[in-house]
Amino acid sequence: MQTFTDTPQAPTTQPLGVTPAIRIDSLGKRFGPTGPVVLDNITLTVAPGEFLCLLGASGCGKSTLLTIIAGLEHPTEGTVTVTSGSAAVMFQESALFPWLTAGRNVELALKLRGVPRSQRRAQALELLDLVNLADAAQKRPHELSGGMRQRVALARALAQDRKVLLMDEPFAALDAITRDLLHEELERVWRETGRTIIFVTHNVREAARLGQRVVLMSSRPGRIANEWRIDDTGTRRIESPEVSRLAIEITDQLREEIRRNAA
Ligand SMILES: Nc1ncnc2c1ncn2[C@@H]1O[C@H](COP(=O)(O)OP(=O)(O)OP(=O)(O)O)[C@@H](O)[C@H]1O
Repeated sequence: MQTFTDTPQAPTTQPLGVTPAIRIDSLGKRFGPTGPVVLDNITLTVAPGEFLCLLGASGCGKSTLLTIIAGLEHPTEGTVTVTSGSAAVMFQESALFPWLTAGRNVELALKLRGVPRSQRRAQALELLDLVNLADAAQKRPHELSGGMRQRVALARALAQDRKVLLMDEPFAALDAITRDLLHEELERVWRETGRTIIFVTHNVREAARLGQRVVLMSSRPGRIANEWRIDDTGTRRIESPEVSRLAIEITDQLREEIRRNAA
């Protein structure tokens, strides 16, 4: 049985003595000197091994925040620290090299990390096995389904061997059943590898299904509006009463945010 804790406007605190995996302090972002403020005063800490879902309406700044954490954009104000150095990123599109097999796509990430050639093949197979795709190592991306391509993309992200994995709507283009399966895969991989994950989505149920914590952002400017912690980290099905209950609560608040923004 899960319990949900709604902590409105809560400062995101860390247990004493634990160094956060990610620390974001008073972060602000605008594009260009005269552009509107996209992100305003975002303060957030993420614990090592935490699975955090970042949720908000389209255009609220979720991807911008993720790209700043990834170091691909700079904040206008405030700071971001990824304690372990840098993070691996996975996007909605798998962005695999079409002329390489699934195995070679993963091997390339290992090569870029400096893994010796003699170890790459075996490590790539291990990673593909982790995402239940060892049988598809010889297939090229066009021979794989969308869900399989995202599994390869996940294996490739894991090949970077970073402690932090940033995921930007990785399953948004998949049908509901495939997405459900990928949720199970991702949860298993997360439990087995202990990665810290920030998972961006505008799908409330997906966030309620996956996250140990769900952080809701407001729009224009993007701020942290609320967060929910899910105490028990046991597996929960997307159609379970617990997920539904939490999703309804979050949706109500998301609607309020959207209405306020439209007013
Ligand atoms: N490179 C850029 N230059 C100028 N404006 C940008 C840039 N990137 C994003 N924006 C603007 O910042 C705002 C937030 O965009 P962002 O893509 O971060 O939102 P989002 O919450 O991820 O949206 P979605 O859920 O639709 O992907 C939008 O108004 C967008 O137009």
